[in-house]
Amino acid sequence: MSTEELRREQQFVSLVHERLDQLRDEAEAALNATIAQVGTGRQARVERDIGVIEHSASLAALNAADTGLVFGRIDRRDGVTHHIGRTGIRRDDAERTPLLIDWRAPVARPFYLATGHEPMGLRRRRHITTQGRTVTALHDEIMDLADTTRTGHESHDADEVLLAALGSARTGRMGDIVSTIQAEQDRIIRAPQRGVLVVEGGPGTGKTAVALHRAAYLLYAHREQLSKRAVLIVGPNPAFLGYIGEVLPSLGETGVLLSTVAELFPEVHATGTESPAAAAVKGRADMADVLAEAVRDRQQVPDKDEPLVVPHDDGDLVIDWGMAVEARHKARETGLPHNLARPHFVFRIIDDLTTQLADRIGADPYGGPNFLGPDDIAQLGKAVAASSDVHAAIATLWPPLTPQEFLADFLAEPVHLPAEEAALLRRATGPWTPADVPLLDEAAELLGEDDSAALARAEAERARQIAYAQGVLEVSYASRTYEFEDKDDEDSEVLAAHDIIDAERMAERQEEADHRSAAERAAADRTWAFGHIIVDEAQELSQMAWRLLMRRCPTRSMTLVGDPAQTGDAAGCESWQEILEPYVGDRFEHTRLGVNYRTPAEIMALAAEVRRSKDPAFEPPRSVRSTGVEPWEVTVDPAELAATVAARVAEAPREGRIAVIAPAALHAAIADAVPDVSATGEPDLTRPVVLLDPRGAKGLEFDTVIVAEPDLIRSASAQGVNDLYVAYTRATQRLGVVRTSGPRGTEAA
Ligand SMILES: Nc1ncnc2c1ncn2[C@@H]1O[C@H](COP(=O)(O)OP(=O)(O)OP(=O)(O)O)[C@@H](O)[C@H]1O
Repeated sequence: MSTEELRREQQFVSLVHERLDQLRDEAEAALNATIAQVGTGRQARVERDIGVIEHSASLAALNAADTGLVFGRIDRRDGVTHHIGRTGIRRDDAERTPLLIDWRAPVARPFYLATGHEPMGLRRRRHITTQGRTVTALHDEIMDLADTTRTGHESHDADEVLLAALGSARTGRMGDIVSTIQAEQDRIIRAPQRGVLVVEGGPGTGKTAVALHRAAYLLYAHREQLSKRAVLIVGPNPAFLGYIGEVLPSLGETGVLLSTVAELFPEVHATGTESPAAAAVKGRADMADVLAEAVRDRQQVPDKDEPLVVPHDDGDLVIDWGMAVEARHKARETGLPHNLARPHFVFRIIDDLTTQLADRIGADPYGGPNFLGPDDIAQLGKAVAASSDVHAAIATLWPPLTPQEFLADFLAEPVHLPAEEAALLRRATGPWTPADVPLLDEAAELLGEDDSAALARAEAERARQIAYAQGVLEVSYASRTYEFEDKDDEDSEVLAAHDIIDAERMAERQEEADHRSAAERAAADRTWAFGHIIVDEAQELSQMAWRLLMRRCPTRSMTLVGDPAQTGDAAGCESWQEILEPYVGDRFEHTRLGVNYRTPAEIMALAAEVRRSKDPAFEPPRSVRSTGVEPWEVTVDPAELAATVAARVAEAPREGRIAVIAPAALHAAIADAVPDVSATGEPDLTRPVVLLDPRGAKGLEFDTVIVAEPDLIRSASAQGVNDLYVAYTRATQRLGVVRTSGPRGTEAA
């Protein structure tokens, strides 16, 4: 191996790190200087806040780039050489010459796409492996067969670097793949931003990795637009979001909100659970019509023969059927949601009641015109409008409703559903469930928010702040520096708060203390429109969940990744066409990933058999590696199940992570037998051994996986085969199966 070549590369890597350190120092200094700025005008403050956000983001990006900063080099036929890294770095010269090319820049593309057949102008491609700031290995690929120069670092196996990455022990947190993105993945990562892109692929084909790198790429290529609107990444459960959560920060990206659908209704925590059958009913698209009908039910009229009588100082008022029907018709005619149409109903009824009152009070007993003039009638109207009895009566007909109130009422007595489905949903109390969240969102749309009360509250709060600020100013004025008193201090040059800022301005200043990023603001706003939405495990989402997500992305700039063969949720969709048709017709791109980077061929063969029991023609993705280690399987007495699992866990190699995947009903027994494993709460994936049920294992991976009672998993639900397929395909190295029935196990681990 040529040490000279290594030495030269080391020199370069050290140079880039020095420059990174310098840029970091500069960014830190700029940040501190911006924080210290004491401008007074509104403009100055806004500029300062923007400056702080920008400098903090660039500092975070520079800090994140430190590990594995330089990982590639391309030598072009025209003699130009580029180093590729996690971020772009320029020299400190007048031209600011590029020193390191960001992996997302167009210039870097041949590093990922060039092949011997299609060299894209390259002579050589080099992978640079580093540990900290030290170069430990170089792998060169010759792209131009006519080139006879040799460095001594030529790879015998073109996939050596990839295979090394795939074979490494797992940490419980997903890592980025910037240095080894494969050509089929690169094409998806850099696909145009517009429209809906569907990425389908079997287990381990890198769908999640690609989705996250696509987010980083889009933020790089469309920073201006996306940093304002933020990118939303939707995952199946919080443990999964924790698992992938460090990939984007490691790429220096912060403008992203990671969330499950269940977390997308601000201030609602969906901690409840329910049967898959109930969740499936709640997820069906026709729930939108059911809820719409239920909202119309809340717009009542009195019975024809039983008008509403409202006591009033000037005599009882009567809201009869005809009056209410007419008012309801007018209010509905506006096409507005329930709460926004409500004032139309209210005004109409108040008008009618005023007329009723005026007709009665001002009636000429001899049949002449009404005695009352317009002013008198206006007075009567005011009194009617101010009557709490009138409002209470109107509220029984057309109540103002919050989504929470409405849905709680609906679930207490589900209407417009067949009896057996209503029985599944009926629930008097209890916390919200994840399947309730899309229903709350639907309800919020149907109800609308009459924000006049909220605006009034905001105005009152502002008045309170102004009064408070005025108080502060008065104190500041009262405590003028008395040493100047004898010098007629009204003209003194000492400035105090009251001289430079009035109370209203001071109140504004408090409001502006909102330094939240776009992602944070998006999280708190149900009506936020994201710049791009990425959905992982997209096959799991119900049709109602899709309605929620589509509302969050009016531009339909979306990337959906998933695998219908892994669908576990009874409400999940099995066809992309079915999911997307209502929103974009057939105008979406559909691409596939066909190589499994996670699961070795030996394990994949067993997993494929599971799927074939449902679909004999099933073809799994091709595994990129085989390890020579066959999966093992043992059959034991039910009484020995937990102890056997514990023994197999104890025997498994300690490097990396181990998962026991078992039906939830067995968790308590297994947790008792396996040391350091918890059966309750959110699983901590960074622990050496984790206990999960198949759904909880979705999207995750472990060096060793032990599946307990596969037959129970398979028979647990209509999606049981898919769940077992998911469980088997979580392993990166070793798979073991412990069962209490079925084929007698043969091999020990
Ligand atoms: N180009 C690559 N270089 C290195 N590692 C890769 C590459 N592509 C994928 N991987 C690794 O393969 C594993 C599987 O990737 P990922 O989790 O993205 O697959 P997936 O398609 O989402 O799987 P599943 O559908 O089973 O959840 C991860 O460890 C990922 O880092």
